[in-house]
Amino acid sequence: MRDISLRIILAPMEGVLDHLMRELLSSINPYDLLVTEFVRVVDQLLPEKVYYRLCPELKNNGLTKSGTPVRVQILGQEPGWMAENALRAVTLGSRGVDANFGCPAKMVNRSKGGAVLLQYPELIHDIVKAMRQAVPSEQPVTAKIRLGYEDKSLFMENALAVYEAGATELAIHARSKVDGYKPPAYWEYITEVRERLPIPVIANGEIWNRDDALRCMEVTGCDSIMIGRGALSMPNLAASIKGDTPYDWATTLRLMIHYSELETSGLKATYYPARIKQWFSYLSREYPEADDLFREIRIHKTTEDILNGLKLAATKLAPMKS
Ligand SMILES: Cc1cc2nc3c(=O)[nH]c(=O)nc-3n(C[C@H](O)[C@H](O)[C@H](O)COP(=O)(O)O)c2cc1C
Repeated sequence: MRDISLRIILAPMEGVLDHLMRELLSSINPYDLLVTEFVRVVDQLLPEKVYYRLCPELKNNGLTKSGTPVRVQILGQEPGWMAENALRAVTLGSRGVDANFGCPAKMVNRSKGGAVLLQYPELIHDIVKAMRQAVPSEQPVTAKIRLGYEDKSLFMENALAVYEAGATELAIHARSKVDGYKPPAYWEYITEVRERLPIPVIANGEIWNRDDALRCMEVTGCDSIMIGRGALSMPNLAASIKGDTPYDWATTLRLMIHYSELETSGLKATYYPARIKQWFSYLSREYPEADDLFREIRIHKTTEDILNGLKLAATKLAPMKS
């Protein structure tokens, strides 16, 4: 069934792909690597508890329960502090460490972190170099960039800056900061970088199904891809890229119920209503039924009411299956 050989990496998504979602998605997909939401580094070595909170998998040797490696992502602008925090992440068990040079958030950009750094390739170079020098050589130091800040004119300079600083690999979200998340993704820029850089380049942006993945690989020549929103809108996207049948709505609904049970028994239970509604918004891209069910349950505010709504919908579906 799994008929193509490629690496599939789950993208970092702040406020969305937390450890429970990583646990769930890695239990049903053959991910090669998961990247965490970013840790914001400003002017200190962050306490260990910050890393454990964001990435509880560190306590399991940097692996999810199903054994998929997890890499901590850090975001900052000061090479020295980025280096110290990179070392802390890997010392605690992160499988390598990733630097974020793509975050478009105003707050982060105003304090000179994330995508705003794409205007300063030398600073990107200095940050990655400092991280590389601090982290033991057997541990990957990687970076994730967009194609630029206001335009794409510096895309190659930034890619070269990451490579020349000694990074192990580079993920490229094929849009500028100004492009936001609007289609299309400009994969052809990734092709140019992949042809120029001797390190692996990971293609990212607008991969929603197997056909998109195959087209992206064909256009870019990359054998590593990263998927973000698509991984939520079709929960077994990575498996389906490798040949499995995409989940139907009934299977997805059962998975949501399972997720709800995980989420409501964990420390973040109070966030559950917001989290599940957020997931509905991604699912409705793939499943019209998600939209219909969301209309019914969005008025519910308590976990219990939402969960009952999901279970009722699942029992209504069950007889149709038999
Ligand atoms: C809600 C949200 C949060 C994100 N958080 C991060 C983040 O913490 N770090 C990062 O490098 N990229 C982040 N991204 C960007 C994604 O990793 C990815 O590059 C982008 O969504 C494009 O890939 P996709 O088309 O597969 O979603 C985020 C994107 C979204 C939509």
